[in-house]
Amino acid sequence: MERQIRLFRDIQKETYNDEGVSTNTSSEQADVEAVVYKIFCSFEHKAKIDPDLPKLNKNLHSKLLKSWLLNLPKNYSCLDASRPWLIYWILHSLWLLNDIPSSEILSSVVNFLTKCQHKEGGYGGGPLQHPHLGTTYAAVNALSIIGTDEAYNSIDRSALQNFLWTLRDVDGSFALHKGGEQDIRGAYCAASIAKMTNIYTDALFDKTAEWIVSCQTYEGGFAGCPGMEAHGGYTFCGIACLALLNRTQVCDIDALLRWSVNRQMRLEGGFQGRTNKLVDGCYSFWQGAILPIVSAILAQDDKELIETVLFNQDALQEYILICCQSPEGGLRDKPGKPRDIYHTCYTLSGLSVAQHGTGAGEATVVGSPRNELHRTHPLHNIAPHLAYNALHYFIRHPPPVNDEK
Ligand SMILES: CC(C)=CCC/C(C)=C/CC/C(C)=C/COP(=O)(O)OP(=O)(O)O
Ligand SMILES: [Zn+2]
Repeated sequence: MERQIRLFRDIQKETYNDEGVSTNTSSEQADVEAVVYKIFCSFEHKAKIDPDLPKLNKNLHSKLLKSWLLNLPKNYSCLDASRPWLIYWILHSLWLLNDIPSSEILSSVVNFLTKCQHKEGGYGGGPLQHPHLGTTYAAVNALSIIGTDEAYNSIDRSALQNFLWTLRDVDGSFALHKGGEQDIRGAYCAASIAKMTNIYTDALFDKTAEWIVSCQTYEGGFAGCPGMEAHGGYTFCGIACLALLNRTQVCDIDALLRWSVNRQMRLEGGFQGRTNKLVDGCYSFWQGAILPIVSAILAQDDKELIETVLFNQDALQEYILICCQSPEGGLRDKPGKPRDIYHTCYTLSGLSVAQHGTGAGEATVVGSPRNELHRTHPLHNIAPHLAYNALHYFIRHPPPVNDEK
């Protein structure tokens, strides 16, 4: 806790702008620091009594996630167009916690996702909804986590490939749905889906890497589309998509590294999404996963870097374990915010990245050794072997040839 206490003092002086005037941004930052600092101090006392702390409340989180899979609280009705996302977030979180539901439940999930599949390819947010790249990415990831023949065979890959073609523009960008917005999430979701289901072709992603690099901003991160602000969510999509396309050399990797390492907060230990914004547990994955990808890219020139973790793994784990766990189960953005399924998934995914680093060395687990989570693939965000199993199944079972493309 030395680190936080020392840095808190430095940061207090910096909550004013260049003229020494407090701004909304600086005072919101100071408020979060004060809350986090207080939590860290009271934690320090508890940790003196119980050396097993900080503890990841695995059983509590698992129990809640399994209940969410069967019955969602009423306030989730606004996510009726995101049901494959909810399924993916729950199944991936459970996998990280080593607590996969029974095969009967998983089979009924496959059944439900099949109802969300559109006859023209891709998955909607629920039965009879229009297909969307986000929900299609979530459905493909969920089915790959389930990993049974039934799950793999439920995907109509010829129609899926047609669906991706309908969303592609001549400049290599992808719209998220027919007539919808074109942004970097579209390119990432399309590449992740196409690679995992083995429907990738060079023609489908012609110019996509060039379009993505046009989203890299003067700060070094990537924006949702050209000319906009760099953000962790979009930066993950940008660099993960370039890595999936094997085209990382087109971007400025040093600028990306500088931008992303500077998004880890000095007092809180978690990541912010963009410059001058607040820490949020979900960026533990969106920002945290960028750094092992960057290590792997840099290791192409310098092999030793494959084991080099480019962020403070302990500080991120402390933020997640001490500040993001809701006492009733589930995880959250920051203290004072309610838990939710999205933040449960991405804080746990970030915790896994922080524990396993580049995946090449030993795990570094803060607190009890029982806090260790399963590994996640930094490009697809499902377990590495589940991504591998899906891809190899689809290599062994190619879709019927699509003569039109
Ligand atoms: C694969 C896929 C679909 C990825 C999604 C990536 C992702 C999380 C994008 C974030 C988009 C965004 C601009 C959030 C800003 O929210 P805000 O202004 O509320 O938050 P902030 O203050 O932390 O920036
Ligand atoms: Zn968040």
